Amino acid sequence: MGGVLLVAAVGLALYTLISLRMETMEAGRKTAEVVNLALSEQIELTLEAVDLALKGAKDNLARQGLASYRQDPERLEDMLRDHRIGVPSISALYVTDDRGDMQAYSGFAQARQINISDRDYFLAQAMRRDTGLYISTAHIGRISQRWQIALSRRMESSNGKFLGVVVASIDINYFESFFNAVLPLKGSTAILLRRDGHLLVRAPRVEAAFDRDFRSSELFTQIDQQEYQGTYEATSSIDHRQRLVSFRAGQRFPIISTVSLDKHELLSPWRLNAWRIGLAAAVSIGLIGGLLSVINRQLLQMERQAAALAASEERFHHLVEHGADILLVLDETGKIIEANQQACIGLGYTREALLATNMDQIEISVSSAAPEPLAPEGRPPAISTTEAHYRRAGGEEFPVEVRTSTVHLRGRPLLLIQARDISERKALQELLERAAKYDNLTGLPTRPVFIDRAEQALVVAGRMHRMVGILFIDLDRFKAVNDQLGHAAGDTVLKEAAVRLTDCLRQMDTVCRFGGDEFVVLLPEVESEEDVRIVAEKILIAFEKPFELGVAAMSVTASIGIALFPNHGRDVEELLCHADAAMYQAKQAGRDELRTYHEPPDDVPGGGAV
Ligand SMILES: Nc1nc2c(ncn2[C@@H]2O[C@H](COP(=O)(O)OP(=O)(O)OP(=O)(O)O)[C@@H](O)[C@H]2O)c(=O)[nH]1
Repeated sequence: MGGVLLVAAVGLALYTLISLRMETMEAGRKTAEVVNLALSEQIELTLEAVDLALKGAKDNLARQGLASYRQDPERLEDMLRDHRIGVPSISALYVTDDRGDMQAYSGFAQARQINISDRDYFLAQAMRRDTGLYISTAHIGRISQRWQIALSRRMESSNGKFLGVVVASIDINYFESFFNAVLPLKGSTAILLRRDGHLLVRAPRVEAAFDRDFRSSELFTQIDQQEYQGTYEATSSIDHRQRLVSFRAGQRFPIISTVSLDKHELLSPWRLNAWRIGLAAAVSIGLIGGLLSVINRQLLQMERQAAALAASEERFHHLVEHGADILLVLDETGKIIEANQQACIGLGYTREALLATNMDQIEISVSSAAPEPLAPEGRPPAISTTEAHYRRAGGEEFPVEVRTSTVHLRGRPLLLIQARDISERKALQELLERAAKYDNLTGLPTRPVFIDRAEQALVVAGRMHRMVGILFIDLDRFKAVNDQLGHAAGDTVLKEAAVRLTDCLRQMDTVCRFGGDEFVVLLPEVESEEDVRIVAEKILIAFEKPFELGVAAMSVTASIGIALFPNHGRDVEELLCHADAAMYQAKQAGRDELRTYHEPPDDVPGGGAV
């Protein structure tokens, strides 16, 4: 694409340059031809005028006879002057006898001493009767000492005897002045040749070229081919410059005229235009090149961005597809429109089946706040985290932690759900909660459970005007079991103690292990202190039986302190404290005893027991 544009720009510039050059050369050719036409016409008119003057003088001499003028040369000169008048091109008109001696010279008497028998124009007329008008080669006049050409006609007697010549000289300056006036361009030349190839006039003048023979030049090759007129390009043999030459053969005289335009000068405006066009083309090509380079860079950048995007999409797809979480995309109606591999595995569906399923078939409960409705476009996605239960294709339920956010895809609001199976986390959580609530060794509830249940029991009892009994139980000399039979035997005693305590209680009662060998019993809804004491006594009896500890059996009794709501305290902590104090009294009484807390008299610090 870029290459084509560049080639087109270069091609257009070259085509324009070539066309302009051809047009310039054609215009030059026409100019040279028109100028040459005017030039040759003027030359022939000049030669005709000169020939008329020659003929007039010759006729006069034929009528009067040259001999009649011999007596009076001045009259002859006057006659010649008369014929010269009105022909400005003639610089001199003169007559010779048959030996070439000057008989009369228009306007210059001293010229009578001169002999011209050696001149070509004299010899041509003397030698041949049929010469007619003869145009001489260029020569320097013996009187004028200037370059000139001579036109001559023969005089003869009635029987054909040569009597002399009548001659008209034309100063070459005369031709040069009007040649120079019509030359259209600097460096142009105009030439007048004789038909036999001798140079007569050249503007601008090059004297060395006068009388040179041009028969072997390109001009004569062209004349031989085109005969009368034409145009060609050649290098000048005189100044070696390239020229466009228009030539024209005379119609009434044996002459050839040429007008030659200097190609360098002719093409000068074209060269200027060529520079401008070349510069414009270079700028255009530069701009196109620059533009293409910018486009190319942008294309490369886009390619790189597309590759980076594709790589990022691939990574994202991999993460989504092979992530550990279930990913679902829902439309406004809750229909699943996209799902990852983990969603299919975790929910037990094929992808096709999942994409034909609505979310309410999957989600069976939401344990915390439901996600907001789809957020409108332009607002940041509202992300909410909830816990819920999902149902697998086989009907099995499992807990999940769900992160929900809204996304907009081409203006359409969609719900993105990321769900994580938290079955294991839940199981562990339950385990920990249970560990906190239940004693690991005996399986009895722990202190927090006791506090919780006792508070509830106090509330109910307060409302019903009933009593609640609390027994604080501590095994007697339990340390001795550990010391004598080992820690495992101690554990066995503790477990067996838990069983015996439980067996002494109602369904609604609670026995807890507070730690070590301490147990606390909650007796809600009791009618009287007596009911509580009965339970306590029942416990003491239950501990009378020795504990079977493998190789040995060992008797471990218990000491019990009793506190009653509302008599011995209004809250759980106070009641526990008082039950503990009563149990301490039982220990003090020798162990294997029970004591009920009683308010100490005002002057006695601490609590007492009965
Ligand atoms: N085997 C076993 N021993 C425990 C456990 N927790 C506490 N103990 C022991 O139980 C004993 C409790 O002793 P104390 O209540 O201080 O004293 P005691 O020997 O019972 O004497 P009195 O309470 O004064 O009758 C300590 O030696 C503890 O190391 C347990 O889980 N298993």
